[in-house]
Amino acid sequence: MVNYSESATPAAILAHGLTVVRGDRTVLRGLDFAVPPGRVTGLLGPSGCGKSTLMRAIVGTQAKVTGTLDVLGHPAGDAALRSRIGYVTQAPSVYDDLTVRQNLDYFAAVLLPGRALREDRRTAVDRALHDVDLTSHADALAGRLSGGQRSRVSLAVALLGTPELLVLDEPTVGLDPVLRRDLWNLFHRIADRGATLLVSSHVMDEAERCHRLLLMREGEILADDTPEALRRRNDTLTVEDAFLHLVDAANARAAAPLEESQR
Ligand SMILES: Nc1ncnc2c1ncn2[C@@H]1O[C@H](COP(=O)(O)OP(=O)(O)OP(=O)(O)O)[C@@H](O)[C@H]1O
Repeated sequence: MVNYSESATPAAILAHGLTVVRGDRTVLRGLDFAVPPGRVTGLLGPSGCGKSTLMRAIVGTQAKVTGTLDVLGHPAGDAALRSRIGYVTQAPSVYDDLTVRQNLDYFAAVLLPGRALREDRRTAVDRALHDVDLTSHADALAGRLSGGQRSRVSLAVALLGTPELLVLDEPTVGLDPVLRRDLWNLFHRIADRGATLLVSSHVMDEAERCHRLLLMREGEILADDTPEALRRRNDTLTVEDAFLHLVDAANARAAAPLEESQR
């Protein structure tokens, strides 16, 4: 596993023995991984494997986190990180009774308060609208938008402060293929500007669009690698097949001691 902390470029996110307990369940079990800066890293795995929990730990909103978790050089949750991270949850957080632009103006006023920053706010709002391709819907009420458009408003809100790290929880869920492709192109443009993106999905074909992947299953990281390396190492044509191969191998390892004890 690559430890970016030991290379010239420090990791944007670095975890050692990261464990999270929710209720009476250990949901993440001693994870070790590194997320490189300025790249799009996909966090992929089946529903319930712990993707959202891991993202919440990274942005500092998850309780009962143990082990080491450094984000942009600070412990996760550190106050210094607040303005440097953009986080979009699965549920779009927009005000339905405001227009798209009014939503963005509101959040821009929180981020960049004061009369002196009026022009900066206007520039940030226009840029975010353009980024998510909603300029032509700027005056539409958020409550009248489609699901995909609403989630793009949420993404625009997260882009307002030009965050260094964007954490996006299943941003393409429920979108049609054209919108999904457009969003992934946007993620790459944002990474090209130097930001780090961590994007979760349970749709394996999205894996192919990432520079790097964290494949998860049942609270563990099965692989931390590039899509090409995963396909090559598992001798498969797709990342999905590589993932299935890794799951089978993990199941076989888990069953082995059991079979041993039953002999
Ligand atoms: N409040 C809670 N108390 C106890 N267990 C919880 C709680 N919230 C979630 N879990 C459990 O934690 C595990 C991981 O949930 P999480 O939401 O992180 O998964 P996920 O991979 O993001 O799933 P999805 O893709 O469906 O959103 C699940 O098995 C879930 O049942």
